[in-house]
Amino acid sequence: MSKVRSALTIAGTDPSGGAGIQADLKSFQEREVYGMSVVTSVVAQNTLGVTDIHNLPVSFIEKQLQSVFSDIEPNAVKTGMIATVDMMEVIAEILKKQSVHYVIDPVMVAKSGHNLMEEPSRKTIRDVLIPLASVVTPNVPEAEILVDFTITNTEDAKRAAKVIVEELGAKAAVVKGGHLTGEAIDVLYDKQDYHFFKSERTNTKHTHGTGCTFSAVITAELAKGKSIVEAVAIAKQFITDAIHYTLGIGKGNGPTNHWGYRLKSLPNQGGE
Ligand SMILES: Nc1ncnc2c1ncn2[C@@H]1O[C@H](COP(=O)(O)OP(=O)(O)OP(=O)(O)O)[C@@H](O)[C@H]1O
Ligand SMILES: Cc1ncc(CO)c(N)n1
Repeated sequence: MSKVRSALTIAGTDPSGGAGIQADLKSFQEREVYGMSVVTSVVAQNTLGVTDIHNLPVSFIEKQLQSVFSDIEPNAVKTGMIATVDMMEVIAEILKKQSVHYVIDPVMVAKSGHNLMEEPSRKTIRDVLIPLASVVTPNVPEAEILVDFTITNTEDAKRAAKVIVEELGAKAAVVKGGHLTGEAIDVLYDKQDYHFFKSERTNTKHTHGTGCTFSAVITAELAKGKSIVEAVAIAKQFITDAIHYTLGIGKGNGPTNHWGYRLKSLPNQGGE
């Protein structure tokens, strides 16, 4: 048996490389996990925004999933953009039969404001997918939709993480603080305790795909056998460095630097 650890992402694409499947595979590679991907939607987007979305037929998503699971069983799976209820139901049926870690990044709206999840899917992700999850990683607007109250500070984020675990049925939830002000504080609740992951907030517009990268690193670390708390701590350090060592590319909200953590001892590589 091979000792190689593998992770699968089930998500939409970003041809400009900063978010979605592309960001996930880069993150898996940096964390030395063999990366695999099932495409749900092909998205025409870049650092300026989304221009169009092409949803793949559900039967074709199912075929891709069968291709992976019948050959290389991943050690951990993450889902990102899943646009429709039908897609979610097919993915849930397949993941129910697996006993691997499952990380949900409940992608709803891109940073540019474009809807990546159809409205009725919000109920399905809550009722059908979240109960299967090891970790759910909503940003503040996504957590607000999942728990149905407003989040303006870390106390609210704590309450939301607890609801996602105790009422919606995930094993753990991290509510990310990217959309709040002050230090960037992410709150993890894992049924037993709260854990807080803090970093300075970098003053930058280049945060395209931060959520995808963060959840992909959690998935990679779970695939390697790390605990949820350890995996989130590594992901927080990884994304902090990826934001700090900005690449400064793209005409809009640029991507993060997936090899930023390797540059820790070097000066900022960034553009503007
Ligand atoms: N300006 C910043 N400085 C430092 N850390 C940040 C900053 N913005 C976001 N983060 C961190 O990045 C991670 C992702 O959080 P964020 O809330 O931005 O995700 P997101 O909105 O889902 O991202 P996206 O939709 O672009 O994929 C979290 O760990 C958060 O604390
Ligand atoms: C495909 C995809 N997934 C997630 C996001 C959120 O960053 C995005 N912009 N595109």
